[in-house]
Amino acid sequence: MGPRWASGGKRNEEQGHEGEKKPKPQYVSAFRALSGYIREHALGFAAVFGCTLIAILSDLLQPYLMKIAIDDNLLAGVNDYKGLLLICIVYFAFSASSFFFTYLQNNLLQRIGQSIVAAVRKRLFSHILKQSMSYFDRMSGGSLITHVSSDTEALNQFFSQVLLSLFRDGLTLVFIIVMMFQLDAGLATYCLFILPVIFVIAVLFRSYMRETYQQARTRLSRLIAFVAENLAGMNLIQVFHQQKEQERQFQERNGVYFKANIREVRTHVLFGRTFDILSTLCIAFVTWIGGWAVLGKQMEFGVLYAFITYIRQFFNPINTITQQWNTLQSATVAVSRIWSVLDSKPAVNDSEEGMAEVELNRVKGEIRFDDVTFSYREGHPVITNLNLVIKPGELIGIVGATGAGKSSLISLLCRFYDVDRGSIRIDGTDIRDIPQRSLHRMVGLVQQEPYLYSGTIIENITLFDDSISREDVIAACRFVGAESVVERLSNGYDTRLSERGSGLSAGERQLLSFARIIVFQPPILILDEATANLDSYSEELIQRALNLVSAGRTTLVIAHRLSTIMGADRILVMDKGKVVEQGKHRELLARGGYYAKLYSHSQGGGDSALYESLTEKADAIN
Ligand SMILES: Nc1ncnc2c1ncn2[C@@H]1O[C@H](COP(=O)(O)OP(=O)(O)OP(=O)(O)O)[C@@H](O)[C@H]1O
Repeated sequence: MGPRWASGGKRNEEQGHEGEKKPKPQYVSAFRALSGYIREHALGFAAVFGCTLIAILSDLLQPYLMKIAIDDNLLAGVNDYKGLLLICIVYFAFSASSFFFTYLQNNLLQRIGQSIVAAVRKRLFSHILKQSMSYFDRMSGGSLITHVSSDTEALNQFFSQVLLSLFRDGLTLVFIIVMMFQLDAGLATYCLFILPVIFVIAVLFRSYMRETYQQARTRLSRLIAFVAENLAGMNLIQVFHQQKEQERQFQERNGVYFKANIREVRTHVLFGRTFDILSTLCIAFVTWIGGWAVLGKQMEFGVLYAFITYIRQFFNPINTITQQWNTLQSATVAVSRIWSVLDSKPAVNDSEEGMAEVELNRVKGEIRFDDVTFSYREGHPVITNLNLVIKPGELIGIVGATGAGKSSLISLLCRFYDVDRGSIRIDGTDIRDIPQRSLHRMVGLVQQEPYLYSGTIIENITLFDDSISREDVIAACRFVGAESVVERLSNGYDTRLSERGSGLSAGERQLLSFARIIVFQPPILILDEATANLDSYSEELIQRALNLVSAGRTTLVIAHRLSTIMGADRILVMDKGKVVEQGKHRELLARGGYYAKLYSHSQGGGDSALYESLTEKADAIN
């Protein structure tokens, strides 16, 4: 299991993405979190290490070879052509070896990095799928998308850039220093005096580079979040003609991101060039001191040549390692964000003891709410002391003003949330004692906005259950009257729906969901009726389908149009989380209470009930 992170949930999220309060990277925890994956690929990492070592040695021995060619051959006056040729061949062999092993090392490390990232991404996605609805209330979709996409990508950068740089550049630096001391310890000691200067410059730039980097990332997150928000609310933007305003706001964010990017690039360029100047200064210094030594015959020319080559190479690894600091930091923060998600436990769980799966055909469908109280936020109950018994096969209509608690009641029955107090029982068994898998087969849900995948009609109805045949799907569609909807599509049952079935009307999507119900045959059916204004033909189709689908099963319909449930066995009228009236349509009308008001309103008799309810709400808020 991953380490515990100081804080989880939305707060951590906001800090991470909005960036004003940056989360502190916790290097030890991050490395501990990754250590399991690193251990799994220990052999691969060992191979990468080996390749790196060979590549570095192949690189660094080249100047030394030149030194031998100059001092022992060219300037020694030995005219050893064969020896010179041999040196050139070995030089070429070193270059080829460096190329080959660098290529191998890069490929291996990328492969390991990508496979770790793929494993983390898979783990993250399946973990998110297991979370309860309360988790999604807390976490925004945008931040979860960031975790699965860019945070895992940052992890990849950690392996392919940071780790590689630490390996390669760290080792290169050590070897260069060794070679310099091997060539001339005195000159090497002089050169090392430059190290403190390099260190100070690196530290100064590091904090500046970190800041510019963070700013660019934050601005990008905001830009992405803005685009995501706009895409989600595109219909509103178009209806209210907000295009120009949104374009303006986008351009504003885009401009800010552009500037942040330019600042980041400028800092990098400045840092790189500062190192170039230092390198040139150092070379000039070595040429001066070494040149004197060569002129005074205290040093061979080949040694000076090799020394200058090493000095040139000396600055590259330091430059690269310093620049990797940001990547290391963002990868560490990304790891902590990923692990804080992985650490969260679903609020709704199957109980520990092995619960027996329920045989669907033995479920009668009696539902009892016993003294149920529930709140999304502590101290703000939205359902209070609710007692209710629904008989098997009963068709129940649930009505009430907006915010009365109708959907919450249904969410509790589906166990998207657990009750705070009391219990909900199906056929006498507390739903907390029914495995969630069984419960969700027992309770079929047709939502207000039925979810359709980007897949074929067949896949959308069978939900990828191979045991359901194509004939079953066709029969189900025919039964609920969805056949004509499918026939109108270009490829019939094999038509691929676009994202969320956006090419279909709300009524058509509901009809397809009814077909799903027929195919899966849940003993309990919940229908959250579409609020979108359906034309009278679609309304008739849905009504007919509902009558067919509800036959023989306990059915709860959240009705936004009272016409849908006028024929219900019982209508529950909800207000402020309580059932305030119940009975048949005629009985409730005769009572002249809240339902009668709602009905009168729905018949065009004024908005009084709704108005009163909203006014009370407004009073409460004020
Ligand atoms: N996920 C949530 N987190 C916090 N509060 C919520 C959440 N969902 C609903 N609420 C609140 O709970 C109360 C009941 O909401 P609910 O959705 O159950 O009402 P409803 O009767 O279904 O309304 P509508 O007809 O508008 O769908 C409302 O005050 C609502 O603001």
